[in-house]
Amino acid sequence: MTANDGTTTFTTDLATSIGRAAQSAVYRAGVVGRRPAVPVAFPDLERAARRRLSRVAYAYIAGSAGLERTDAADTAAFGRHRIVPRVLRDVSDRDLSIELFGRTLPTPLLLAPIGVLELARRGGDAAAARAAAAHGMPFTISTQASAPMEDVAAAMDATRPDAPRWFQLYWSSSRELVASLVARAEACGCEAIVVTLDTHVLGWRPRDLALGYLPFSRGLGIAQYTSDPVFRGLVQERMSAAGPREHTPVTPAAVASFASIVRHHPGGLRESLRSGEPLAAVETFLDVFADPSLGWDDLAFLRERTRLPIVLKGVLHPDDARRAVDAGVDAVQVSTHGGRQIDGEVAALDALPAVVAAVDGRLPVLFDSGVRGGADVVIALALGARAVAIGRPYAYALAVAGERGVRELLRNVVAELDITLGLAGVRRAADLDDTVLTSRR
Ligand SMILES: Cc1cc2nc3c(=O)[nH]c(=O)nc-3n(C[C@H](O)[C@H](O)[C@H](O)COP(=O)(O)O)c2cc1C
Repeated sequence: MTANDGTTTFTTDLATSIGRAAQSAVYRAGVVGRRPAVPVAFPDLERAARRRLSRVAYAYIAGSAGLERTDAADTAAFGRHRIVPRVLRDVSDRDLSIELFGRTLPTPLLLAPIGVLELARRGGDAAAARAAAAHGMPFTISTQASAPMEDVAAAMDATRPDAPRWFQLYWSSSRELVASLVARAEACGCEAIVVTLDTHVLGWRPRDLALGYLPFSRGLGIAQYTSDPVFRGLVQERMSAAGPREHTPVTPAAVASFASIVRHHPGGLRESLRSGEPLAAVETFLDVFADPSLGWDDLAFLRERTRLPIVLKGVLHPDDARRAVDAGVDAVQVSTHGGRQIDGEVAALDALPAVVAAVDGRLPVLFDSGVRGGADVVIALALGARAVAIGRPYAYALAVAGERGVRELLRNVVAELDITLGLAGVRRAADLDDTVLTSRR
């Protein structure tokens, strides 16, 4: 299938030839002088995005915790596994599809939840979601998205009615809010709830700290909250209980922040200014964002409220993976959150084999952190991941070329995956195992 702008997208039946189709589309366009919309190699993509992004936006997206050793380790870990190809194995008819939660997906790729995508581009959530939908890849809507989940879901439906979407949950300190977000996710067609466990407090992120910049405190990335009836009730309660406001110095930066908060708040400008609600919403969000007291027993609360598959994101220890099986969840996602939470953490890929061994086939293991191209996907699948989530690369593609950029980026990852799989002598992505790798510590 060729989209209006010439980007090849695909469905299950066409996935077999995506690698060659993508190559010929690019080379054919090159003959008449057209270059790809987004740089193909990740370092070039990151550089191009940096040129497009504001200083604070680039810091927020590219930044990680501390000295950023985990981020570096996440990507370096792939270099310790090498593919050893097999020859003469008839790989003409390739199959990239996988089974997950009772659905056949055309490829083993997911889009990781990324908050505040408006930093990459205005309307970024819907644009990235539409790109995922065009490829039939599950898009994970973040709790910190810049648009209400219903709007993102509608954008996907307009692209492809049954486009798979998941909802990522930050477990708020308000149980009622958790229940409300999950009910809304079900109502707008989400097919899984991804509970992120590694972020009950934000990691120590020097790039953002140096700029004194947290998007949420400027009213960005809190649209799931301000569109939620339970959250709005909490804001009203806060406003009626409020004593005299703390004095904030009136500096140009304070005025700009206030304007940003008001602009991002739903409803009319005049009413927002009169009510003082936008500021109260930001303060309420900062209060209820997460619950550091959460324990294994709390998962029952979620299980009682949804029939959707529950994915625990941020599981790195094999004992936690075993607990997840006992807790009756449906998948774990091995992830360092892109190194944004703990500096000096184990690389996600290094943690993957032990988690896979611990669950011992009882749950699918999903993976993200450090995936930069199709060969990385092959390595993660070979180490036992059922599916692999793309993170920063799609945020950068969004910054460089919007929806088209994300569509092209995803196509490139799949094309490289398909070609690498074939050249390795493996016909089905689902058949990959560690016999295709030679690994060194
Ligand atoms: C800018 C940014 C925002 C993110 N926001 C969220 C989020 O809202 N929820 C979440 O579970 N993970 C979030 N993540 C983590 C991603 O889901 C994923 O784990 C990470 O991007 C993987 O690392 P990589 O992008 O370096 O491959 C975010 C990551 C980035 C870079």
